[in-house]
This record gives sequence, structure tokens and C-alpha cells, in this order.
Amino acid sequence: MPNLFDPLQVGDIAVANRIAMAPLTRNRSPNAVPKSITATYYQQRATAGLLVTEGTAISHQAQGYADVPGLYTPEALEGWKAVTKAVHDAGGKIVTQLWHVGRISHTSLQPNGGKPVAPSAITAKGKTYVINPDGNGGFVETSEPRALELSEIPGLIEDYRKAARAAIDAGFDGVEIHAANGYLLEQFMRSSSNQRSDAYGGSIENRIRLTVEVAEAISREIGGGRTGIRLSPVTPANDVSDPDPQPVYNALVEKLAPLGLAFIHVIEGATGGPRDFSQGDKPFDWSAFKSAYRNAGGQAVWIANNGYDRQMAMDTIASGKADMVAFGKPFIANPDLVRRLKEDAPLNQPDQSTFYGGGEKGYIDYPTLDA
Ligand SMILES: C=C(C(=O)O)c1ccccc1
Repeated sequence: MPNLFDPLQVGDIAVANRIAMAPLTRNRSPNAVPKSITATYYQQRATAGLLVTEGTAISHQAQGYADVPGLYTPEALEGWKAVTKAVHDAGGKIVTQLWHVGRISHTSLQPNGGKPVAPSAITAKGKTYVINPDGNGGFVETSEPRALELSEIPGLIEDYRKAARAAIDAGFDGVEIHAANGYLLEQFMRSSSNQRSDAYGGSIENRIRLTVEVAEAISREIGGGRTGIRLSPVTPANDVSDPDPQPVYNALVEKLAPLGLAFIHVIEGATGGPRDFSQGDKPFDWSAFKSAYRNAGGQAVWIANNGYDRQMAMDTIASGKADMVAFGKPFIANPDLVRRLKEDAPLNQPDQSTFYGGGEKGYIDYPTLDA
């Protein structure tokens, strides 16, 4: 019977255990360039079977929050080379999360102060974090987006492909496509944010089309075995909703099945919130969702996420419901989380006030059991 601490093959990536570090935005990369403290941060956590970096913008247009790293400048790629070297020197494995925020952005973060892009010109009810002219961080309402022209879609897919290639060239073991949490790709999939009448809107097949085409382009570029995807079928994050997500996400994973992906990373419930959250009047059938993927021939590792504790994680792996479990906030405060879970040792509690922005405090200064 598999257990949480067994090694595993995740596509082309051999990992030491079944514990993943979930992507965590930390807003500590001014000018979209990861600094040396970021190399230290990920190296400290390199005992995770698989590290997934914070969301990393595929282009300037993809940016939605201040001080989020990117993969589209030479300086950023040099910064990431230091990160991947530090993690590999410590024996770890790391993939980067390819992120386009879509409408969850602000004109001050966009090229030439323009409007953010989205499937439709529907403003999200929400806020984002920017650096004000006085140099202080603050939350502002997200800006009204403009609808992407059909003619822009190939260029958008090309931005994902280029970012995936850049990630491998920077030493990453692979990439995770961010198709969750109400960002661009999920904005296309949910009916509340996608009112298009062209081939990328309306029917389920049309609304999942962009995510499938991005996954196909990236798999062609770097290999399916180095490509994963993050999904959040029922999350209400960033003001997305859909009255019946089950057929949308079942159809999506059936289309992804032939790509030979490394992993499918699933946020169960509301992101960072109740695991039993549902959209519409039916609870989401997580087992049917995974079966839709497996029955279509999908063999990727299944990573479960959202609010897992040690016992839940051990039970889920032993039952075969998931192949890995991803932990987010526990990894912020416990660089040696794997050891603590193995020894059932007490966990440090994270300091919420240092999650976003700042420097070493609350980033690389949490104590290990040996401290
Ligand atoms: C990338 C994020 C996500 O996927 O929710 C994110 C962005 C800002 C703050 C927290 C999380």
C-alpha cells in the first residue's frame, strides 16, 4: 500500500516522496526578477518531493500583482537559474507555475498602462496588490479588462510556449500550467467570465479550447512528461463561477488525457477555504472527475490539494485517491515539513502578516527542528 514518503515517478521527473509544495505567491521579486533570497527559500524546502514555484508571469501582459516574478526577461531567467541550481544542489526537484492573470490585474501593471485582457470585457469583483507612486504597497480594485481579439489567441499561446522553453533552459525540471483560481485560462472555462460567441466561447468544448491548446503547445515544446496543470473546478476565487462545473472539467481532462502529462494538480473545494464548497446545486464528484481522466487513458500523477493535514494526506495516498498531496501554508512556516510529517513533529504556525511582500522576515527565517 503506497505511503506519503515513498518515491514516485512524476512523468519524466523522479521525486523522493509524495509531498509537493503548492505554488505560493510571496511578492518578493521586484521588477519581476527573483532575488538570491528566493534561491535560499526554495533550497530550504528542497526535501519536498516536488516544489512548485509561486505563479510566474509568462509575459508583461500576464502580470497582475506587484513584485511577482516573470519568465520573460534575461534578468529574471538568470535569477531562476540560481534558484534551480540551489534546489538541485540540495537534491530537490522544482517546476515553475506558468501564470497569466487575465483580468485580475491593474492598468498600472500592464504594458503602456493599458487594459488587462480577458475572454470578455467583464470586470472581476476583486482587488489586486500594486506599488503606489509613494513606493508603498496597497490593494486596488482590478481594472476593467478588454476582450482578447480572436487574432490575439495564437500569440498568447506562443507566449506560453516560449515561457515553457525558457523555464527548461533556466534549469526547471518542468512546468505547471496555472489553469485555476479564476485567472486567464479559468476565466475562459467559466460561463460567468466568458461571454464570447466565437470558437473560444459558448459551448463547453469552446470554453476549454484555450486551456487544451496551451497544454498541447507546451507538451509539444518541452514534452508532456515535464508538463503539469493546476485546476480548481469549483473555486469561487477571483469572482469566477459556473452553474455546472462537472461536465466542463470532465471534458477538459478527457481532452488532456492523450498528452502524456506528468501531473494533474487539483484544488478540492474553495481555494484556501471549505473543501465541500460547490458551484451550482450539485456537489462536485471528485472521484468521477479523476475517473473521467483515467478512463480516457490519462496516466498523469494526481496531486490533491487544499487543507490537507498529515492524517488526511496519509489516508488519501494509502487509499489511492491521489498519488501526491500538495501543502501550501504549512511549507511557508516549515522548511523541513517532510521531516516533521514523517516524525509527526509539531508544526510552526505561519505569520500571515509576512505572506506577501517584504524581505527575509517570514520568508527564510522559519526554524527547522534542528534549530
Ligand atoms: C497565484 C495565486 C493563486 O493561484 O491564487 C495567488 C495570487 C495572489 C495571492 C495569493 C495567491
